[in-house]
Amino acid sequence: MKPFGTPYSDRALRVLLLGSGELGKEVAIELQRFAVEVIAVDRYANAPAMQVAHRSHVIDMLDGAALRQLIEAEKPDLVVPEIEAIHTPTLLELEKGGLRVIPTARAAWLTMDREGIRRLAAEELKLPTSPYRFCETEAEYRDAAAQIGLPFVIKPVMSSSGKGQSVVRHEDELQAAWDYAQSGGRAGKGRVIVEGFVDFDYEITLLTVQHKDGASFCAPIGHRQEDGDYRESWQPQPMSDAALVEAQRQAAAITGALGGWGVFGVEFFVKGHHVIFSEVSPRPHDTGLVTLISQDLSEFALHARAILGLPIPAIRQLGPSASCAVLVEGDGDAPRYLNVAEALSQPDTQLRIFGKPTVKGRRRMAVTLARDEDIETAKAKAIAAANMLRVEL
Ligand SMILES: Nc1ncnc2c1ncn2[C@@H]1O[C@H](COP(=O)(O)OP(=O)(O)OP(=O)(O)O)[C@@H](O)[C@H]1O
Ligand SMILES: NCC(=O)N[C@@H]1O[C@H](COP(=O)([O-])[O-])[C@@H](O)[C@H]1O
Ligand SMILES: [Mg+2]
Repeated sequence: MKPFGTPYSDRALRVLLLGSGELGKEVAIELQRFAVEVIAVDRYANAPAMQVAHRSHVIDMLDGAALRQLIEAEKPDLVVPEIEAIHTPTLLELEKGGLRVIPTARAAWLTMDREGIRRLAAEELKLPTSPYRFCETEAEYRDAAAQIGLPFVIKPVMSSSGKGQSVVRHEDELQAAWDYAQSGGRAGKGRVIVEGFVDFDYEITLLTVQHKDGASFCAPIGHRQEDGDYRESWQPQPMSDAALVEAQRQAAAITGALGGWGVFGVEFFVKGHHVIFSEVSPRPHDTGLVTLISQDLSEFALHARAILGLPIPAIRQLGPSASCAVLVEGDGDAPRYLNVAEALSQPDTQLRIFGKPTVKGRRRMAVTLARDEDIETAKAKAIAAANMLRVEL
């Protein structure tokens, strides 16, 4: 890789971020610390990472021609996908011509669509997963529902943060779940996955860093999800040695198969000692926001180090920690944040306000972070801080 350089010059080391949300904002900050020139891209103006980048562009990242034109104009040294909704076939083509995509264009392409990653994990690598079927039409869906049986989970193949996702527990919920999956996906109507409902004791994200010297694991992160979106996460999640070793084995297998360097968020369901693979993000994970307070190097700092080819000799976990998502509901622009001082009145408590310009429906706008002597206390503190915050639309 080119040496580190100076932004705004011919010698800049240049990173193009595809997606500029809260996760990208923290990655951009970490890259800025190495004087990397950061170019932030998203579908809307003034996205969080754009606010801390050297410059930004607003394009439809699902438009292959627009994406190619931008990459050819900016000539970045690295392209760093931050969301799934990108025209990944264009990244595959550009990578053949020498472009470096993090972790690899194939990883971005496979994880853009639930089908790609599920087939790789379950059918090629033989990792244990929930039973699943992919369907295109309502008739296929009804057939899959009968095969898999109740309860099951339906998700658009292209969606994240639980959009378009439902748990179907009764026959009379079948239709509404199909309709929601057809309207809630990222790329409109189309294919869905029907997954058997996994009755788990707890679920984790195992942040796995692939870097120049091999793979490193963060302590497991536990989380609670509602409507397919994360509400609280904590680290470390207590688990048996056997389950942790098995999760690490599966995480090494899937991230190794995807290839390249960077942080991966590998999601598992755990029941007793059984570890069931759920999905993987080839980038920092929302539940990993907790590492902003729980580790010396957050998942964002680790991503920056790994993609820049820097060493990661150790990752220090700093003690029981938690994060709580601040979701705002309503319709409005330029929100104001009140009671920030009150939210931060407890020791070892932090807040990140993302600066998203609008809310329409429900949107994650901030996160609270807390550390304490045990997980329950840390979680309670993070939740209390989030509840203290008032967001005025
Ligand atoms: N088969 C399943 N059985 C039980 N619970 C499930 C299943 N699939 C998903 N869930 C629940 O829904 C949550 C979100 O699912 P999943 O991670 O697949 O969605 P997502 O939209 O990709 O979310 P994100 O992009 O935030 O990771 C899971 O963390 C879990 O709590
Ligand atoms: N689960 C994936 C996830 O958390 N992604 C994060 O949310 C942003 C989109 O937020 P928005 O929908 O509010 O624009 C993404 O850009 C990323 O930072
Ligand atoms: Mg997930």
